[in-house]
Amino acid sequence: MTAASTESPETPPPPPPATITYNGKHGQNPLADASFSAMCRRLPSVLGRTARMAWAVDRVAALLLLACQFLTGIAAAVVLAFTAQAMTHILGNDEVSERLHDALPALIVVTAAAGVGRISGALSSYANGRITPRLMTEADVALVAAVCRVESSAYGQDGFKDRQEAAEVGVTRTSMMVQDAQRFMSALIRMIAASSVITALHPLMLPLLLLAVIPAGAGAVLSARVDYETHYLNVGDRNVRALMRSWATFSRHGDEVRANGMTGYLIYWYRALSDRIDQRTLTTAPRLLRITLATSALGGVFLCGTWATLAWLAATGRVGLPVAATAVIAVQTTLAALSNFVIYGAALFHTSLYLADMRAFLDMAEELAPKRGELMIPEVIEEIRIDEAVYQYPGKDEPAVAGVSLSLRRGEILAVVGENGSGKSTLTKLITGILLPDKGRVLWDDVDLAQADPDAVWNRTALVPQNFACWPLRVRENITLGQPRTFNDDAVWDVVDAVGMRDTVQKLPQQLDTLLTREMFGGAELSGGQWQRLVCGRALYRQTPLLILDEPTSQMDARGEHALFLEIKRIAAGRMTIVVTHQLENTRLADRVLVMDKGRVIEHGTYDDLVSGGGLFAELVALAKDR
Ligand SMILES: Nc1ncnc2c1ncn2[C@@H]1O[C@H](COP(=O)(O)OP(=O)(O)OP(=O)(O)O)[C@@H](O)[C@H]1O
Repeated sequence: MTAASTESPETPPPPPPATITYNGKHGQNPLADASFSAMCRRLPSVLGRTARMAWAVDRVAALLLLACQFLTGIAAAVVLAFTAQAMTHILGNDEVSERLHDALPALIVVTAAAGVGRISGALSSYANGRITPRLMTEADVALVAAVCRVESSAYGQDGFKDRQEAAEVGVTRTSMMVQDAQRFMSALIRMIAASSVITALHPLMLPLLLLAVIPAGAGAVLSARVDYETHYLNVGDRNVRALMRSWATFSRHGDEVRANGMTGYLIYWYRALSDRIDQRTLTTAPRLLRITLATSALGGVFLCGTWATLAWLAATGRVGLPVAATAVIAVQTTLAALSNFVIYGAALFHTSLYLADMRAFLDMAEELAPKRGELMIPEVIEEIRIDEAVYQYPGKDEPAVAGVSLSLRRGEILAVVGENGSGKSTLTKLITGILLPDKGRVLWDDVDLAQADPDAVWNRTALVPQNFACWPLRVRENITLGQPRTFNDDAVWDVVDAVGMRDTVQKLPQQLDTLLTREMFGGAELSGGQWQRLVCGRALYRQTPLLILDEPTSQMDARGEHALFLEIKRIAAGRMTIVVTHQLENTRLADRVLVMDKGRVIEHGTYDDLVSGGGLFAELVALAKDR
């Protein structure tokens, strides 16, 4: 260890964060087997999905959008066709006033059609504005719900968090989806309209124009591919960076960061990770430049060919002057429509890559959602039995719970003790069905949790976990979260009293209405022990048949601890209570004590039996007294 004072300027910089190379089941690069043509084939399905999603959120706006697209296209065709007609009159051989007079009806139609085009464009934007926010909300809520609903074990699966990070980008990209699709469709309709006009002028013109824009389209698709490849390479690092960012800047960890001198290293670390992400992004710049230059040059050559052909057709009398003049306008219009068609086609493809990630994650989350069965759990549970339960976390060599059997009856208080990592918390997760055992069974009144509806199980469970959440909500919701029962606050105040928090809550600026977060204006903050009392209050408020408290008093003062255990004892008759604790004296209140070691139950009995038994429990009690 190097003391801070002994550091010299020569001290080498700390190592940068480890590179995360991920090759798990869900780590396949979706571009690896996506050919250019496969990418183009994808567009109709993206358009279809966009239309379905838009239809689902706002039918009126979706219909309006569709109608406007057609109107815009028809207006473009009318403008072009009547411009050709007007040109024929304007460039005729009569008197100027007569030529203008003859051209007037066509010019009026052109003006009216242009007006219709503009109005439908504005209405399209309005419809898009109605659809997009809701589409984003739908995608966002679907993602949050999917993550909240997966089996708890899914969080530990290879690449779950990385895929989630990729899906988050998909949610953001939803904002572009309707706009891209709308522009693409509008360009497509304009293109069809303009191409039919230009083909009518001379059949050679359209193929030439197509040649002029195809390189730009290919360039846009290739660039999208390169951009997505880079995005994909950066997923792991971005995920870690986002996690570190929220931890490093979260006010609750601020004291730890400062007082442990972490600031410098965290900033260095954050920058190193950002530099690595930038580095990958920057290496793509020359590739993108090469693609753009090559495709622009090719497009330019073809465009010159188009103009040269038009000049040749006019010069050799193959097309008349009025037709040639119209052709100039038609070429410009078609060119713009074609360019938009390929550019927005590529943009849509680009967006679709991210949306595919979102879709893939939602499918993955669906696969990982509980599929246990629909057996119901009785309102009153008499017994919970565990038969030879084994559970091993993914990627671990040893099971965390290695064959535990036990039974717990209504009215009993069970204390679970053991050294760090002995499997106590994992056992509580098995008892509550948060995890299902790899082997063995957990039965609630003879209902196997593997076949029970998980919501029915969790409606009957209250858990104070070791690492609890301090929700940025009001005091009231921090207690009632998950189970708002009444419209008055009596039951809330009852549990506030039960955990000895009345004084504290009454001194808060808005009592139960006080927002418990320092980050927001008007919010208040509680101390660690006060938070723990509140979290215990949350569990007591639920009044469930099973109450599990995992290290519930680790931050509490003696008075809080005493009040809580009195309350546990008072309400014990109507439920089963499990207390996981390192405060061995607290196990006196339990009917039985379970001692765990390396995932197994090695001792089991009353406090007095175990103390006099001379085993691990007795040793731990002696060590605690010897401090
Ligand atoms: N989410 C997880 N993923 C992988 N391994 C885990 C996970 N949670 C716990 N473990 C491992 O399982 C074993 C048992 O952990 P558990 O949290 O059940 O122990 P514990 O007895 O509650 O410990 P403590 O007294 O420190 O709270 C440990 O080896 C731990 O590293």
